[in-house]
Amino acid sequence: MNQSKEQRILNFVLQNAVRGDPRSVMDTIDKYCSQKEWAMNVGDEKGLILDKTVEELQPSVVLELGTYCGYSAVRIARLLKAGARLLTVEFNPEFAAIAKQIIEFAGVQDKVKILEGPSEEIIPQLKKKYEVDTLDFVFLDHWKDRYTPDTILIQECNLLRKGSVLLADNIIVPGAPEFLKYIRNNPRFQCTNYPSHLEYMKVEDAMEKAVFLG
Ligand SMILES: O=C(NC/C=C/[C@H]1O[C@@H](Sc2ccncc2)[C@H](O)[C@@H]1O)c1cc([N+](=O)[O-])cc(O)c1O
Ligand SMILES: [Mg+2]
Repeated sequence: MNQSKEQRILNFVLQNAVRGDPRSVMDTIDKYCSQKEWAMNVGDEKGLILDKTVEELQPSVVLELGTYCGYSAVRIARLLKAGARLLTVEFNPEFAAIAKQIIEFAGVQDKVKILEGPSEEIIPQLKKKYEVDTLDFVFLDHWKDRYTPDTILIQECNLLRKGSVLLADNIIVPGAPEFLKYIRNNPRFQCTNYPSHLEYMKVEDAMEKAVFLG
C-alpha cells in the first residue's frame, strides 16, 4: 500500500533530523514541505508569531486544536518552562500516530500529551479527565468551521481566565470569516491581527490573537 504524504514527512524527519533537537525537526519538516510536498504545518514565518506569543506568555497549560504531524506541537513544547504542558487534540488516528513519533523524535514528549478524538468531545473532558483548571494559551489550527463553536465551548466549560490567550491560524487562507466576526465583536476578547503568509507560499495569510478579558 503506498505511503501517505504524512508518512513521507515522518520518514524524512527520521532520516534527516537530529534526534532530540526540536529546531532540527522543525527545519527538516519546513525543508521537505517547501522543496518536495506542501503540507499544512504552520511553517517558519507564522511559526515565529506563534513563538513570540508563547515566549511572551510563558504559559503553564496550553491546548492545541489540530495536531496534524506535530510540527506546531514541537514548536510550542520546545519553548515551555519546566512543568508546563501542551495538550494537543487530533481526531485522525493516522495523523496522531505520526505526530507522536515526530514529537518523540524531537525529545519533547514529556511536555506533550496527544488527545485522540474530536475537539467537541475532548474539550468538555479537560477539567475532570485531564486535570486542567484553566487554559493559559489555546492555538486553533484545526477545521476552520470549528474555531467558533470550540471557542464558545471552551468558555462554556469555564476553561478561560482573565488573560488567557487564543491564537488562530489561517484567518485569510483557508479563512475563518465566521470566527473573525464572532471574536472581534465579542467584548470579552481583545483582538490583534498579525499579517503573514501561508506556509511555504507567497500567498497572504494572517493569525488572530484574542486575549480573554474575564
Ligand atoms: O485545513 C487546514 N487545517 C485543518 C487542520 C486539520 C487538522 O486537525 C484535524 S481536524 C480536528 C482536530 C481536532 N478536533 C476536531 C477536528 C485534522 O485531522 C488535521 O490534523 C489548513 C489548510 C491550509 N490550506 O492552505 O489549505 C493551511 C493551513 O494552515 C491549515 O491549517
Ligand atoms: Mg493552519
